Amino acid sequence: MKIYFKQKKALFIFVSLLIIVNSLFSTLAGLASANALSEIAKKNGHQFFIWIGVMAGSYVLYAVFRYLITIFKTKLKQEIDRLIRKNISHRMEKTDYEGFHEQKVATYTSWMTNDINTINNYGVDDFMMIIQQVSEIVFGAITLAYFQISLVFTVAILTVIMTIVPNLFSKWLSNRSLELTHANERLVNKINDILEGFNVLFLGNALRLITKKIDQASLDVQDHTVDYAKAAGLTQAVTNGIAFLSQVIILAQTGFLILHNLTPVGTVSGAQYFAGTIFAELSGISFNWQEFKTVKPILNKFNKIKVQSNNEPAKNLSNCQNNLKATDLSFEYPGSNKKILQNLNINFEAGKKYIIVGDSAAGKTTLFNLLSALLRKYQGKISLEDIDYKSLSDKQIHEKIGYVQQIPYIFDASLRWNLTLGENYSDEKLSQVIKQAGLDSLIKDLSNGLDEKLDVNKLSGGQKQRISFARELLRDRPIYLLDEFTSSLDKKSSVELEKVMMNKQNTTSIMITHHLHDDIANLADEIVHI
Ligand SMILES: Nc1ncnc2c1ncn2[C@@H]1O[C@H](COP(=O)(O)OP(=O)(O)OP(=O)(O)O)[C@@H](O)[C@H]1O
Repeated sequence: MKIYFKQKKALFIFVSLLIIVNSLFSTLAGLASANALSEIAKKNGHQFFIWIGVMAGSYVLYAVFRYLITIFKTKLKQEIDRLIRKNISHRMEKTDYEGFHEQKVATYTSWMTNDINTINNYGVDDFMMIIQQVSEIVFGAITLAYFQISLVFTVAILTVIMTIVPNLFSKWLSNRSLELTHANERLVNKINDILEGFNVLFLGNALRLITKKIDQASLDVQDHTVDYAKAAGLTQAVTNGIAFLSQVIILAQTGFLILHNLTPVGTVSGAQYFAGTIFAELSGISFNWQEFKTVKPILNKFNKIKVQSNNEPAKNLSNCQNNLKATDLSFEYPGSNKKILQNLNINFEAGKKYIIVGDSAAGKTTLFNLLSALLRKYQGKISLEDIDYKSLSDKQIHEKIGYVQQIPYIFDASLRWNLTLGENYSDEKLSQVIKQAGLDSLIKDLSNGLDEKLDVNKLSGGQKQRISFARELLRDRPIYLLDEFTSSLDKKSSVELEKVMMNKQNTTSIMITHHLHDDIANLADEIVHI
């Protein structure tokens, strides 16, 4: 948490100061109450009402500061939330395909929602509570010293006991908290998975599985929440028990001092109030500190996203001829010993057109994932004009290779954004690509044309494929990998789109298809069987 507090230093210090001043007012109110009692015992009405006035004033200011604390603490929490989400997103920006896919998307969602909530509660709220508790303890101890110095010694001894005991529960509490965050991840994953499959369940008359599966996952979270509550409850009970016993000890000591005329009667009220405050806050601190420590493993979890080093790529690609070559290429997925590709040698010459055919599950998409540098751990060599992929960055390769994937993804945004991804392209270029991808009729149906937000659920499979194709075409890459990119279109439309790529000048087109039409086969330089 330290780095986040540091990054929001000014706001953090401001909130801390508000809290400290606020504790000062609450201490002043307690002191005024004890003094008022002493004055009334002496039948000194004038002084009594002065202290009552001080007490009332302190409480009013206390209320005003509480209000300010609520506002600025919320602001601090939101700023820290943003920082944590930014930190996670930056790590995602710097990871690679395999690094990103080590976690499920729902896990990332859980990190950025559930876990941030936990960090808010245990990281920020608990820490601010600790500041309040420490200042109330310090002010309380000073006031006790003002009544009778010997009380402070007793408080000091009891404080040591109270700080040592709860540490015994620390590790247990941290583990329970981490397990709970994992259960939350599982819940989000399960909810996502089952709801994404709504159509399948609906058609299969199996909608009851929604309740069943979500309830099972809820039960998992419930069990872990109860486990956490057991650990937290025991920690709290032990610290509270010690705190109450300590108050009794202080009260007994005060009674002894009054009986021996070593302190005025008002000390009873003061000692009771401040001993109560000190030990309640001490037990609060011990518990909040244990909870605060549980945040570290949660924050560490986010470092699981592997960040790639920012090394400059070893080679420059600017004058490269764009011949794409795989030499002795073998690949198996991690954790599986089944070779998907074995000693594959293939050469895609710049500007030529290739069709790739092969049985289902033969490894065609896997080959494309290797050629597009999504998968980086393989045996053999992939090269662009003899420059090994290993000396090229992902970015360099993606500038050369456009990849229209088998399953198109459409963002919940306008058609323009879905095509440009926020980059600048001329209207002329956009119109050209829209025409080539056959998107004109879709645009006619959109009242705001290109800038209308798309309703992704209402797009047909073919429309999605056209958008995904246009997005890549816009980027004008010298090499295109096209993975069954027209599979949802009718024959006439498929041939039209495929012809765009087969006739594209100065472009290498490599197309996987299960439905090879004669018109297209005739335009290909080579048909490759995988
Ligand atoms: N992420 C993965 N982890 C493990 N195995 C995978 C993964 N992706 C694919 N496979 C396996 O690799 C093999 C080849 O899959 P791939 O998608 O490359 O085949 P394909 O030729 O493109 O098939 P299709 O024509 O049906 O699309 C399959 O047996 C598949 O189960």
